[in-house]
Amino acid sequence: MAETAATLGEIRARIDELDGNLVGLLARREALVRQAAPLKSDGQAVRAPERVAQVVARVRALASEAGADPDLIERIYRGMIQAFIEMETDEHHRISGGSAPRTR
Ligand SMILES: C=C(O[C@@H]1C=C(C(=O)O)C=C[C@H]1O)C(=O)O
Repeated sequence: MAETAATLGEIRARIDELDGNLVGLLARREALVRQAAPLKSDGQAVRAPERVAQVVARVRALASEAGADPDLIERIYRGMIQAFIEMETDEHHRISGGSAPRTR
């Protein structure tokens, strides 16, 4: 879906509008990832690299359908998932006996 706008102000206003939607969606994603933490046995299960590969492959295909750059979308997703993994790891430690949070 191509977006066109005449001025930088207009472009930024549309970006702000999209960010409003994106943050709402990210909040829902965060809540779901948080719920996954207690269902995992250990750090490897939290990171679940096979699931990450599946998510990345799917969003690359969705990006192509949407006319976006799949490489760009993959980079965005890998960064986002890394942040979610760090949050989920902290959550997992908190739930499973109060051991210290992972160090970055
Ligand atoms: C939410 C999960 O945990 C982690 C976070 C993921 C994500 O943000 O999509 C995917 C896999 C895991 O690295 C999961 O295992 O599904």
